[in-house]
Amino acid sequence: MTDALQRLPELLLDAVFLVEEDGRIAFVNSACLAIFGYTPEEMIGRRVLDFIHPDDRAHTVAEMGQVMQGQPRLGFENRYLRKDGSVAHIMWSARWSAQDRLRIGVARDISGRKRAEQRQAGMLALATAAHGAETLPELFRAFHAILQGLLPLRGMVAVLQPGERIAFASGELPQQDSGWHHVSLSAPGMHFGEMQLDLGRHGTLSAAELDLLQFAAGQAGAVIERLALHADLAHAARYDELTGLPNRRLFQDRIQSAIARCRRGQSRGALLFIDLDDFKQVNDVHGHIAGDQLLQAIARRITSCVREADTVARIGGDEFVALLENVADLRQAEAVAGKIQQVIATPLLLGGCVHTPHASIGIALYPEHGEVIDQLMRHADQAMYACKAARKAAEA
Ligand SMILES: Nc1nc2c(ncn2[C@@H]2O[C@H](COP(=O)(O)OP(=O)(O)OP(=O)(O)O)[C@@H](O)[C@H]2O)c(=O)[nH]1
Repeated sequence: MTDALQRLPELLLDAVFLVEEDGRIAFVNSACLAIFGYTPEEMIGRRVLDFIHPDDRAHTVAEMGQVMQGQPRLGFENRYLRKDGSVAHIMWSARWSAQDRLRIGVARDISGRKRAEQRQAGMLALATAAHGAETLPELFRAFHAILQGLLPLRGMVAVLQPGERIAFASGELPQQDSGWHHVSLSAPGMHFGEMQLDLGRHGTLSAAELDLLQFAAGQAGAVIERLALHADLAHAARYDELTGLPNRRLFQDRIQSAIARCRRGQSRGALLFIDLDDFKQVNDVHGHIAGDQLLQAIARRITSCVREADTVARIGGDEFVALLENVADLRQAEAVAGKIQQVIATPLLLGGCVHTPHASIGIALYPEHGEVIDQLMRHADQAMYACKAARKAAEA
Protein backbone atom coordinates (compact mmCIF):
# COMPACT_ATOMS: atom_id res chain seq x y z
CA MET A 1 0.00 0.00 0.00
CA THR A 2 1.36 3.42 -0.87
CA ASP A 3 1.84 5.96 1.87
CA ALA A 4 -1.11 8.00 0.54
CA LEU A 5 -3.43 4.98 0.74
CA GLN A 6 -2.20 4.17 4.24
CA ARG A 7 -3.16 7.67 5.37
CA LEU A 8 -6.60 7.45 3.79
CA PRO A 9 -8.47 5.83 6.75
CA GLU A 10 -7.42 8.71 9.00
CA LEU A 11 -9.26 11.17 6.73
CA LEU A 12 -12.54 9.26 6.84
CA LEU A 13 -15.44 10.38 9.03
CA ASP A 14 -16.64 6.76 9.22
CA ALA A 15 -14.85 4.31 11.51
CA VAL A 16 -12.81 1.66 9.68
CA PHE A 17 -12.28 -1.63 11.52
CA LEU A 18 -10.08 -4.63 10.87
CA VAL A 19 -11.20 -7.51 13.05
CA GLU A 20 -9.33 -10.77 13.64
CA GLU A 21 -10.97 -14.17 13.21
CA ASP A 22 -11.36 -14.44 17.01
CA GLY A 23 -13.31 -11.14 17.08
CA ARG A 24 -10.51 -8.94 18.41
CA ILE A 25 -9.96 -5.52 16.88
CA ALA A 26 -6.68 -5.40 14.94
CA PHE A 27 -7.04 -1.85 13.65
CA VAL A 28 -9.44 1.06 13.95
CA ASN A 29 -8.98 4.57 12.59
CA SER A 30 -9.21 7.72 14.68
CA ALA A 31 -12.86 8.38 13.64
CA CYS A 32 -13.76 5.91 16.41
CA LEU A 33 -13.09 8.66 18.98
CA ALA A 34 -15.89 10.89 17.64
CA ILE A 35 -18.29 7.96 17.16
CA PHE A 36 -17.63 5.76 20.21
CA GLY A 37 -15.72 8.07 22.54
CA TYR A 38 -12.74 5.65 22.63
CA THR A 39 -9.27 6.29 21.18
CA PRO A 40 -7.98 3.63 18.75
CA GLU A 41 -5.53 2.49 21.50
CA GLU A 42 -8.46 1.83 23.84
CA MET A 43 -10.21 -0.34 21.24
CA ILE A 44 -7.39 -2.23 19.54
CA GLY A 45 -6.83 -5.69 21.04
CA ARG A 46 -10.30 -5.82 22.63
CA ARG A 47 -13.22 -7.96 21.45
CA VAL A 48 -15.52 -5.97 19.17
CA LEU A 49 -18.49 -7.69 20.83
CA ASP A 50 -17.67 -5.97 24.14
CA PHE A 51 -18.65 -2.59 22.65
CA ILE A 52 -21.96 -3.75 21.21
CA HIS A 53 -25.26 -3.05 22.97
CA PRO A 54 -26.16 -6.29 24.85
CA ASP A 55 -29.54 -6.52 23.07
CA ASP A 56 -27.85 -6.48 19.65
CA ARG A 57 -25.03 -8.96 20.30
CA ALA A 58 -26.85 -12.12 19.18
CA HIS A 59 -27.97 -10.83 15.81
CA THR A 60 -24.60 -9.11 15.22
CA VAL A 61 -22.82 -12.46 15.81
CA ALA A 62 -25.16 -14.09 13.28
CA GLU A 63 -24.57 -11.34 10.71
CA MET A 64 -20.78 -11.49 11.15
CA GLY A 65 -20.89 -15.27 10.77
CA GLN A 66 -22.41 -14.78 7.32
CA VAL A 67 -19.76 -12.15 6.43
CA MET A 68 -17.01 -14.58 7.41
CA GLN A 69 -18.57 -17.19 5.17
CA GLY A 70 -17.96 -14.81 2.30
CA GLN A 71 -21.21 -12.86 2.04
CA PRO A 72 -20.41 -9.12 2.03
CA ARG A 73 -22.96 -6.99 3.97
CA LEU A 74 -24.02 -3.48 3.11
CA GLY A 75 -26.29 -1.45 5.40
CA PHE A 76 -26.44 -3.76 8.42
CA GLU A 77 -27.53 -1.81 11.56
CA ASN A 78 -26.78 -2.34 15.23
CA ARG A 79 -26.19 -0.32 18.41
CA TYR A 80 -22.99 0.31 20.34
CA LEU A 81 -22.46 1.64 23.82
CA ARG A 82 -20.24 4.70 23.83
CA LYS A 83 -17.62 5.27 26.49
CA ASP A 84 -20.04 7.66 28.29
CA GLY A 85 -22.73 4.93 28.31
CA SER A 86 -24.93 6.51 25.65
CA VAL A 87 -26.14 4.52 22.64
CA ALA A 88 -24.64 4.94 19.16
CA HIS A 89 -26.68 3.69 16.19
CA ILE A 90 -24.32 2.30 13.56
CA MET A 91 -24.77 1.30 9.94
CA TRP A 92 -22.19 -1.18 8.67
CA SER A 93 -20.68 -2.36 5.49
CA ALA A 94 -18.48 -5.40 6.04
CA ARG A 95 -16.67 -8.12 4.12
CA TRP A 96 -14.28 -10.92 4.88
CA SER A 97 -10.75 -10.83 3.47
CA ALA A 98 -9.77 -14.48 3.20
CA GLN A 99 -6.26 -13.53 2.13
CA ASP A 100 -5.63 -11.38 5.24
CA ARG A 101 -7.83 -13.53 7.53
CA LEU A 102 -9.42 -10.23 8.61
CA ARG A 103 -12.95 -8.84 8.65
CA ILE A 104 -13.04 -5.35 7.15
CA GLY A 105 -15.84 -3.14 8.42
CA VAL A 106 -16.82 0.48 7.85
CA ALA A 107 -19.10 1.94 10.54
CA ARG A 108 -21.24 5.02 9.97
CA ASP A 109 -22.79 6.82 12.92
CA ILE A 110 -26.51 7.18 12.10
CA SER A 111 -27.55 8.16 15.64
CA GLY A 112 -28.71 11.62 14.52
CA ARG A 113 -30.92 10.18 11.82
CA LYS A 114 -32.26 7.51 14.19
CA ARG A 115 -33.06 10.12 16.83
CA ALA A 116 -34.87 12.24 14.24
CA GLU A 117 -36.86 9.18 13.09
CA GLN A 118 -37.70 8.29 16.69
CA ARG A 119 -38.79 11.85 17.41
CA GLN A 120 -40.96 11.89 14.31
CA ALA A 121 -42.55 8.58 15.29
CA GLY A 122 -42.91 9.97 18.83
CA MET A 123 -44.69 13.06 17.54
CA LEU A 124 -47.08 10.89 15.56
CA ALA A 125 -47.69 8.75 18.65
CA LEU A 126 -48.29 11.89 20.78
CA ALA A 127 -50.74 13.29 18.23
CA THR A 128 -52.55 9.93 18.00
CA ALA A 129 -52.76 9.63 21.80
CA ALA A 130 -54.02 13.21 22.04
CA HIS A 131 -56.64 12.57 19.39
CA GLY A 132 -58.00 9.50 21.17
CA ALA A 133 -57.76 10.69 24.79
CA GLU A 134 -61.10 10.88 26.57
CA THR A 135 -59.78 11.82 30.01
CA LEU A 136 -56.75 13.78 31.20
CA PRO A 137 -55.22 10.93 33.26
CA GLU A 138 -55.47 8.74 30.14
CA LEU A 139 -53.78 11.46 28.07
CA PHE A 140 -50.86 12.05 30.45
CA ARG A 141 -50.37 8.30 31.04
CA ALA A 142 -49.95 7.85 27.28
CA PHE A 143 -47.67 10.91 27.00
CA HIS A 144 -45.50 9.64 29.85
CA ALA A 145 -45.07 6.26 28.15
CA ILE A 146 -44.20 7.85 24.78
CA LEU A 147 -41.82 10.50 26.16
CA GLN A 148 -40.04 7.88 28.25
CA GLY A 149 -38.81 6.29 25.04
CA LEU A 150 -37.49 9.59 23.72
CA LEU A 151 -36.07 11.44 26.73
CA PRO A 152 -34.12 10.52 29.87
CA LEU A 153 -37.43 10.80 31.70
CA ARG A 154 -37.70 9.55 35.29
CA GLY A 155 -41.02 11.05 36.31
CA MET A 156 -43.68 13.40 35.07
CA VAL A 157 -46.33 15.52 36.76
CA ALA A 158 -49.11 17.47 35.10
CA VAL A 159 -50.12 20.34 37.38
CA LEU A 160 -53.44 21.70 36.20
CA GLN A 161 -55.26 24.75 37.44
CA PRO A 162 -56.96 24.98 39.84
CA GLY A 163 -54.66 22.62 41.71
CA GLU A 164 -55.39 19.32 39.98
CA ARG A 165 -52.25 17.18 39.93
CA ILE A 166 -51.72 14.11 37.78
CA ALA A 167 -48.41 12.38 38.54
CA PHE A 168 -46.64 9.61 36.69
CA ALA A 169 -43.31 8.03 37.48
CA SER A 170 -41.40 4.95 36.46
CA GLY A 171 -40.76 4.19 40.10
CA GLU A 172 -41.07 6.43 43.13
CA LEU A 173 -41.65 10.05 42.13
CA PRO A 174 -38.57 11.81 43.56
CA GLN A 175 -38.50 15.15 45.30
CA GLN A 176 -38.42 18.09 42.92
CA ASP A 177 -34.95 19.46 42.34
CA SER A 178 -33.03 21.25 39.65
CA GLY A 179 -33.38 18.25 37.30
CA TRP A 180 -37.02 19.18 36.66
CA HIS A 181 -38.06 20.80 33.43
CA HIS A 182 -41.29 22.83 33.26
CA VAL A 183 -43.40 23.25 30.10
CA SER A 184 -46.47 25.43 30.02
CA LEU A 185 -49.81 23.85 29.03
CA SER A 186 -51.84 26.35 27.10
CA ALA A 187 -54.12 27.06 24.15
CA PRO A 188 -54.50 30.41 22.39
CA GLY A 189 -55.49 32.91 25.08
CA MET A 190 -55.68 30.29 27.84
CA HIS A 191 -53.25 28.87 30.40
CA PHE A 192 -54.14 25.51 31.97
CA GLY A 193 -51.06 24.70 34.04
CA GLU A 194 -47.81 22.95 33.26
CA MET A 195 -46.14 19.64 32.60
CA GLN A 196 -43.18 19.03 34.91
CA LEU A 197 -40.62 16.45 33.84
CA ASP A 198 -37.95 14.87 35.98
CA LEU A 199 -34.95 14.47 33.70
CA GLY A 200 -32.50 13.56 36.44
CA ARG A 201 -29.01 14.95 36.65
CA HIS A 202 -28.35 14.62 32.90
CA GLY A 203 -31.29 16.86 32.30
CA THR A 204 -30.01 19.22 29.62
CA LEU A 205 -32.16 18.96 26.53
CA SER A 206 -31.20 19.50 22.92
CA ALA A 207 -33.11 21.99 20.75
CA ALA A 208 -34.83 19.06 19.02
CA GLU A 209 -35.90 17.58 22.37
CA LEU A 210 -37.21 20.96 23.50
CA ASP A 211 -39.22 21.14 20.25
CA LEU A 212 -40.63 17.69 21.02
CA LEU A 213 -41.73 18.81 24.50
CA GLN A 214 -43.31 21.95 23.07
CA PHE A 215 -45.17 19.77 20.60
CA ALA A 216 -46.38 17.48 23.44
CA ALA A 217 -47.46 20.50 25.50
CA GLY A 218 -49.31 21.98 22.50
CA GLN A 219 -51.14 18.69 21.92
CA ALA A 220 -52.01 18.40 25.63
CA GLY A 221 -53.27 22.01 25.68
CA ALA A 222 -55.56 21.28 22.72
CA VAL A 223 -56.92 18.16 24.47
CA ILE A 224 -57.58 20.07 27.72
CA GLU A 225 -59.44 22.72 25.72
CA ARG A 226 -61.45 20.05 23.84
CA LEU A 227 -62.37 18.15 27.03
CA ALA A 228 -63.31 21.39 28.82
CA LEU A 229 -65.52 22.35 25.89
CA HIS A 230 -67.19 18.92 25.95
CA ALA A 231 -67.74 19.22 29.70
CA ASP A 232 -69.25 22.71 29.23
CA LEU A 233 -71.53 21.48 26.46
CA ALA A 234 -72.57 18.42 28.45
CA HIS A 235 -73.33 20.68 31.43
CA ALA A 236 -75.21 23.21 29.29
CA ALA A 237 -77.34 20.42 27.84
CA ARG A 238 -78.54 19.38 31.30
CA TYR A 239 -78.48 22.49 33.46
CA ASP A 240 -80.18 25.86 33.29
CA GLU A 241 -77.56 28.54 32.75
CA LEU A 242 -79.36 31.27 34.72
CA THR A 243 -80.10 29.39 37.96
CA GLY A 244 -77.70 26.42 37.77
CA LEU A 245 -80.66 24.10 38.42
CA PRO A 246 -81.27 20.95 36.34
CA ASN A 247 -83.21 21.83 33.17
CA ARG A 248 -86.26 20.07 31.74
CA ARG A 249 -84.17 17.35 30.08
CA LEU A 250 -82.29 16.39 33.25
CA PHE A 251 -85.51 16.64 35.23
CA GLN A 252 -87.07 14.05 32.88
CA ASP A 253 -84.20 11.65 33.69
CA ARG A 254 -84.48 12.33 37.41
CA ILE A 255 -88.26 11.82 37.58
CA GLN A 256 -87.92 8.63 35.54
CA SER A 257 -85.44 7.17 38.04
CA ALA A 258 -87.44 8.50 41.00
CA ILE A 259 -90.56 6.72 39.73
CA ALA A 260 -88.54 3.50 39.29
CA ARG A 261 -87.22 3.81 42.87
CA CYS A 262 -90.72 4.47 44.26
CA ARG A 263 -92.05 1.49 42.36
CA ARG A 264 -89.27 -0.79 43.65
CA GLY A 265 -89.48 0.46 47.23
CA GLN A 266 -93.29 0.72 47.13
CA SER A 267 -92.91 4.24 48.45
CA ARG A 268 -94.68 7.49 47.69
CA GLY A 269 -93.26 10.48 45.83
CA ALA A 270 -94.55 13.99 45.18
CA LEU A 271 -94.17 16.29 42.20
CA LEU A 272 -94.59 19.99 42.99
CA PHE A 273 -95.27 22.28 40.02
CA ILE A 274 -94.33 25.84 41.01
CA ASP A 275 -95.23 28.84 38.82
CA LEU A 276 -94.54 32.44 39.79
CA ASP A 277 -97.53 34.77 39.87
CA ASP A 278 -97.42 37.89 37.70
CA PHE A 279 -93.78 37.43 36.88
CA LYS A 280 -94.25 39.20 33.56
CA GLN A 281 -94.88 42.40 35.52
CA VAL A 282 -91.51 42.12 37.20
CA ASN A 283 -89.84 42.22 33.80
CA ASP A 284 -92.13 45.02 32.63
CA VAL A 285 -91.72 47.19 35.74
CA HIS A 286 -88.15 46.48 36.89
CA GLY A 287 -86.52 45.22 33.69
CA HIS A 288 -85.25 41.88 32.45
CA ILE A 289 -82.10 41.89 34.61
CA ALA A 290 -84.18 42.29 37.75
CA GLY A 291 -86.42 39.47 36.45
CA ASP A 292 -83.34 37.26 36.11
CA GLN A 293 -82.23 38.13 39.64
CA LEU A 294 -85.64 37.17 40.96
CA LEU A 295 -85.53 33.81 39.14
CA GLN A 296 -82.11 33.14 40.69
CA ALA A 297 -83.41 34.03 44.15
CA ILE A 298 -86.49 31.82 43.66
CA ALA A 299 -84.23 28.89 42.65
CA ARG A 300 -82.24 29.29 45.89
CA ARG A 301 -85.38 29.67 47.97
CA ILE A 302 -87.06 26.51 46.63
CA THR A 303 -83.83 24.53 47.00
CA SER A 304 -83.56 25.61 50.65
CA CYS A 305 -86.95 23.99 51.40
CA VAL A 306 -86.24 20.44 50.18
CA ARG A 307 -83.87 17.64 51.17
CA GLU A 308 -80.53 17.25 49.43
CA ALA A 309 -81.64 14.07 47.66
CA ASP A 310 -84.71 15.83 46.20
CA THR A 311 -84.52 17.49 42.79
CA VAL A 312 -85.42 21.10 42.04
CA ALA A 313 -85.46 21.99 38.35
CA ARG A 314 -86.35 24.99 36.19
CA ILE A 315 -88.45 23.68 33.33
CA GLY A 316 -89.61 26.96 31.77
CA GLY A 317 -89.44 30.77 32.10
CA ASP A 318 -90.98 31.13 35.57
CA GLU A 319 -91.83 27.43 36.03
CA PHE A 320 -90.03 25.26 38.54
CA VAL A 321 -90.61 21.71 39.78
CA ALA A 322 -89.57 19.99 42.97
CA LEU A 323 -89.39 16.23 43.11
CA LEU A 324 -89.81 14.87 46.65
CA GLU A 325 -88.99 11.24 47.41
CA ASN A 326 -90.19 9.12 50.34
CA VAL A 327 -93.20 11.28 51.10
CA ALA A 328 -95.58 9.79 53.72
CA ASP A 329 -98.82 11.28 52.38
CA LEU A 330 -100.44 14.28 50.68
CA ARG A 331 -100.33 16.29 53.88
CA GLN A 332 -96.55 16.05 54.07
CA ALA A 333 -96.25 17.21 50.42
CA GLU A 334 -98.65 20.08 51.15
CA ALA A 335 -96.53 21.08 54.13
CA VAL A 336 -93.44 21.34 51.90
CA ALA A 337 -95.47 23.29 49.28
CA GLY A 338 -96.68 25.67 52.02
CA LYS A 339 -93.12 26.19 53.21
CA ILE A 340 -91.96 26.92 49.64
CA GLN A 341 -94.79 29.43 49.16
CA GLN A 342 -93.88 31.11 52.44
CA VAL A 343 -90.14 31.30 51.69
CA ILE A 344 -90.79 32.57 48.13
CA ALA A 345 -92.97 35.31 49.58
CA THR A 346 -90.07 36.83 51.54
CA PRO A 347 -89.76 40.45 50.30
CA LEU A 348 -86.59 41.34 48.38
CA LEU A 349 -85.09 44.39 46.71
CA LEU A 350 -85.56 44.49 42.93
CA GLY A 351 -84.30 47.48 40.94
CA GLY A 352 -84.25 49.54 44.15
CA CYS A 353 -87.88 48.65 45.11
CA VAL A 354 -89.13 46.11 47.64
CA HIS A 355 -90.95 43.29 45.86
CA THR A 356 -92.89 40.41 47.36
CA PRO A 357 -93.03 37.47 44.95
CA HIS A 358 -95.79 34.87 45.05
CA ALA A 359 -96.08 31.42 43.54
CA SER A 360 -98.88 28.99 42.78
CA ILE A 361 -98.08 25.35 43.47
CA GLY A 362 -99.80 22.20 42.25
CA ILE A 363 -99.08 18.78 43.73
CA ALA A 364 -99.21 15.31 42.14
CA LEU A 365 -98.62 12.23 44.25
CA TYR A 366 -97.16 8.95 43.03
CA PRO A 367 -98.90 6.54 42.69
CA GLU A 368 -102.30 8.12 43.59
CA HIS A 369 -102.35 10.76 40.81
CA GLY A 370 -100.43 8.85 38.17
CA GLU A 371 -97.84 6.13 37.69
CA VAL A 372 -96.10 7.64 34.65
CA ILE A 373 -94.46 11.02 34.07
CA ASP A 374 -97.12 12.48 31.76
CA GLN A 375 -99.98 11.69 34.14
CA LEU A 376 -98.13 13.17 37.09
CA MET A 377 -97.12 16.32 35.18
CA ARG A 378 -100.65 16.85 33.89
CA HIS A 379 -102.14 16.46 37.37
CA ALA A 380 -99.62 18.83 38.98
CA ASP A 381 -100.08 21.37 36.18
CA GLN A 382 -103.88 21.34 36.54
CA ALA A 383 -103.60 21.63 40.32
CA MET A 384 -101.25 24.61 39.90
CA TYR A 385 -103.70 26.34 37.54
CA ALA A 386 -106.56 25.71 39.96
CA CYS A 387 -104.45 27.31 42.70
CA LYS A 388 -103.61 30.30 40.45
CA ALA A 389 -107.26 30.73 39.38
CA ALA A 390 -108.42 30.66 43.00
CA ARG A 391 -105.86 33.35 43.90
CA LYS A 392 -106.88 35.55 40.95
CA ALA A 393 -110.58 35.08 41.84
CA ALA A 394 -109.83 36.09 45.43
CA GLU A 395 -107.96 39.19 44.23
CA ALA A 396 -110.74 40.23 41.81
N1 LIG B 1 -86.20 37.88 33.19
C1 LIG B 1 -86.56 36.76 32.60
N2 LIG B 1 -87.82 36.58 32.15
C2 LIG B 1 -88.17 35.43 31.57
C3 LIG B 1 -87.24 34.40 31.40
N3 LIG B 1 -87.87 33.37 30.78
C4 LIG B 1 -89.15 33.77 30.60
N4 LIG B 1 -89.33 35.00 31.07
C5 LIG B 1 -90.56 35.81 31.09
O1 LIG B 1 -91.42 35.29 32.09
C6 LIG B 1 -92.73 35.72 31.80
C7 LIG B 1 -93.68 34.62 32.13
O2 LIG B 1 -94.93 35.11 31.86
P1 LIG B 1 -96.27 34.34 32.14
O3 LIG B 1 -96.02 32.87 31.83
O4 LIG B 1 -97.36 35.02 31.42
O5 LIG B 1 -96.41 34.38 33.66
P2 LIG B 1 -96.91 35.46 34.69
O6 LIG B 1 -96.69 36.89 34.31
O7 LIG B 1 -96.21 35.03 35.93
O8 LIG B 1 -98.43 35.20 34.74
P3 LIG B 1 -99.20 34.15 35.63
O9 LIG B 1 -98.42 32.91 35.61
O10 LIG B 1 -100.53 33.99 34.96
O11 LIG B 1 -99.29 34.73 36.99
C8 LIG B 1 -92.73 36.13 30.33
O12 LIG B 1 -92.87 37.53 30.27
C9 LIG B 1 -91.36 35.75 29.81
O13 LIG B 1 -90.83 36.66 28.87
C10 LIG B 1 -85.91 34.60 31.85
O14 LIG B 1 -85.03 33.74 31.74
N5 LIG B 1 -85.61 35.77 32.45
